[in-house]
Amino acid sequence: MSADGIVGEFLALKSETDADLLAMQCGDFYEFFAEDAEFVGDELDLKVSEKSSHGSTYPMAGVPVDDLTPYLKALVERGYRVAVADQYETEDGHAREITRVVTPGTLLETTDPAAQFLATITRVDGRYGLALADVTTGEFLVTTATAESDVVAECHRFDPVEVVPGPTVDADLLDQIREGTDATVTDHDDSAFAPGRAERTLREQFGEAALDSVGLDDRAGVAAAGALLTYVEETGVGVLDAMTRLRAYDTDDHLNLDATTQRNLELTETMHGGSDGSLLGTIDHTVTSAGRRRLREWLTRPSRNRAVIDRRLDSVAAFTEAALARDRVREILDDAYDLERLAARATSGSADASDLLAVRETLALLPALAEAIEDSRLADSPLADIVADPDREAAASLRAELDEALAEDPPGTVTEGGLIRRGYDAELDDLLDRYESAQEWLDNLAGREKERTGITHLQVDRNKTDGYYIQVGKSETGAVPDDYREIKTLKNSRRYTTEELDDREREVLRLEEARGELEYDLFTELRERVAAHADLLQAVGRTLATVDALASLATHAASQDWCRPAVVEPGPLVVEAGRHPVVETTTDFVPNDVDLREDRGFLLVTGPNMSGKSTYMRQAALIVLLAQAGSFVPARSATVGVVDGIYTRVGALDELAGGRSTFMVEMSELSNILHSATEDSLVVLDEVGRGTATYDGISIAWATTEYIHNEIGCKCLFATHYHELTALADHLPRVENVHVAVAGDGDDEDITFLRTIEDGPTDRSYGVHVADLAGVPSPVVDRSRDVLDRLREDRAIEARGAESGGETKQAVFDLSSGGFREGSEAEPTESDGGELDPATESVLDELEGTSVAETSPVDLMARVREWQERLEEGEK
Ligand SMILES: Nc1ncnc2c1ncn2[C@@H]1O[C@H](COP(=O)(O)OP(=O)(O)OP(=O)(O)O)[C@@H](O)[C@H]1O
Repeated sequence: MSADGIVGEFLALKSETDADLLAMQCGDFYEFFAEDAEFVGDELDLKVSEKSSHGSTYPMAGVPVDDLTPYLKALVERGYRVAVADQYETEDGHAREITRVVTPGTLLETTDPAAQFLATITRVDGRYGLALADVTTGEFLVTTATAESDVVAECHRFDPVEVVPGPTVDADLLDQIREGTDATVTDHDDSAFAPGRAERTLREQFGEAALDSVGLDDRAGVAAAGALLTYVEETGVGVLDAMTRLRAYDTDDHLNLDATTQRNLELTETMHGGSDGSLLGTIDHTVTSAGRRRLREWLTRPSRNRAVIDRRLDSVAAFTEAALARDRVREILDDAYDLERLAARATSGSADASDLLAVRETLALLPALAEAIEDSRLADSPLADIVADPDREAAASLRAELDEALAEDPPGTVTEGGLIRRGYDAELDDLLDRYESAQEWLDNLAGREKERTGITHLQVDRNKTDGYYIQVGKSETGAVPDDYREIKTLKNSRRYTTEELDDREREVLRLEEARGELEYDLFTELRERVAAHADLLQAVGRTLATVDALASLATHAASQDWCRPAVVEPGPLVVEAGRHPVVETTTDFVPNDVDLREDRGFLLVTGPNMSGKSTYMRQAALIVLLAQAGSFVPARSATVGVVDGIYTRVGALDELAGGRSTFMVEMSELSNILHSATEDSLVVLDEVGRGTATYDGISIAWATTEYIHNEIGCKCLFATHYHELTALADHLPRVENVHVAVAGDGDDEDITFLRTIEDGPTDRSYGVHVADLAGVPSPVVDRSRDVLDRLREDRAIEARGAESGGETKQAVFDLSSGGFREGSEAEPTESDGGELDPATESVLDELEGTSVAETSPVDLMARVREWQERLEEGEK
């Protein structure tokens, strides 16, 4: 079915774009037609009506022109790309064309203060190029990598809202990126990724010198960055001028944190979603949204560079020691607006007068901030350099210009005048003078006319239909002079005009129009001048954000009594009286030491359920992460050797995403860690192997320990319920046992969680005790104890450890005696009656695999009964 008329035009425009939806301006409305109308009707709860067009009817849904933004935002934030066709006047009527495509990565109107990254990825000569830009602030980064996993990790770290892949990027990589982000994937013109074209685009944007100085000789990086610029340009968002600098970075600059680890450590969100209770939510005391973005960036991308870390720590230290100056600084920053975002709005032409006022007010804070820092105890800290970074003179002169130009209380629209101060432009002043004298004449007209005519009920007013008029009460209309011409009769009065009044009215209207136009022009010029200073605004914005983030770190450190870590490279992790940064704020926390050094780099953490193993390990990881972010840490003292990555596998998270079983997820995360971790990493494993049958689980945990110890050689914390593993400490030189202490033996007495970490393995698991605590009926608990005792007979496991000579030594661990037998045959021991019969073995497997907490007492009893029967059968 072909459509003519307005719907035909809509469909024709729609076929020009690959956007998901089209909003087409029709006079005072933006309309969606046909399928798009039905779609937005459902998504946005818009009323869908019928539009007849050339004999057919079509669904239609519309929003008023001034209300488009929130609807666009809602659609784009749900991941759709929306083309906008604007209507413009032509000689013979009007025409429409698509002026921009709003996509998740180019949505300037976002109200979410978090960074909003658009990413392009490509592959050239076997290397990946990744470019990332936040159009709302003009931030633009580019990096290259050889390994696919690095690209995925970077994408997860920046969490882009939109990813534009080049033609050489395969679907598998995109699937991996999608798994850790909510990014919309957009196809774009392949030719934009061609290295030659991309290089030209980059040169045009940043100039020859800038390009050389970032050293982008890697064609993959050039291709990704150039394609990103082309894409931003083609969407028509108009922010290219806000992209004032290209920062090339190396993935090695930052600590590796995969998406799983970011989630496990609850850096910005808790496992249940929401930022309350996350690390960021807990330690954030920033007073500006740009400061919060900066803090978030530091926590999700901690540094690996000691100089960078020490510089931040020096600033935080200075702030903790100068509470008064810190308060003063935070008070000043409290009035700051988001300059980086304002710069992008100025560049795209969407900034209004209040935005420019916000620029002016924020620029005005810079001298006050500099003074608060330079005239206090902060003067000798790196803060003085940070505040000296932006060009203060340029900032002052831009501010002075805005001061001179902008009216104090400008209206919300930019077309009606009232934006510009007197004294800024002679022509405008002249217009205003004439306008005011005309206005004065009008203001005094009523008085003059009363005097001239003797009429008492006479007033001069103005409305839309009648323009200016003189209104006279009915009783006195007889007294109106001859030069009054009647224009309207009302119930109690009549309205008149005079020739002179008409002249004056025309003059006022002409002046008003001229003023609106002139002010709009002046305002646009001013906005363009502000846009031309985008790099200055960004520099000031960065300074304010950085100072805010540093002051926030100091505020938290001071209030929670955190200490400055000694950051060493490379080195041990030694923490005295450490705490978990989040848990300590809600609980009476028992501090613990962490000691991971050369000869004890691998700690096996045992202890009853609920005793605090996970908390202990996360606290160690978070202390390292905070230190490398440049923060003080929750401890009495801490020495933190810089690590290149933190990798975690935490058992508690039941993730059934993607239809994979919990165990499959667990194993693929383990696989990822074992592939990625290096000697300089920190690995945290919580109950690896738990998701499968006991023997499989022990075997995997055992082999993992050996591999990490012998092959990777990194720092590792491994919590396990498999007591069998604790014997490995005797055999693998760097493995040490620690346990969370409890009081009471758990068999007959109640146990008390002491929450302290002590050297050595725990002697039992207390799982049965927890079952007891959870209210499992006593016959089941008692019988479990009996069964557990019988479980102490078992097979042997062979331990492998690399001796210093490189020769592999083998030993055999005998679970029934709890010790090793040295030897090379690694035969299972025959002690205590030899191997278990299959019936016993299967009962044991099931018993270990039974979750007491998740099985009802009735089922538990039934299972125990069945096990007893099978054991009796087996004995026959
Ligand atoms: N040092 C501590 N001081 C005070 N409370 C703590 C401490 N460590 C942990 N806790 C609290 O103890 C509870 C259990 O901690 P956690 O989850 O770390 O135990 P777990 O040994 O890993 O348990 P499971 O083996 O069942 O997974 C948590 O509610 C935590 O807040």
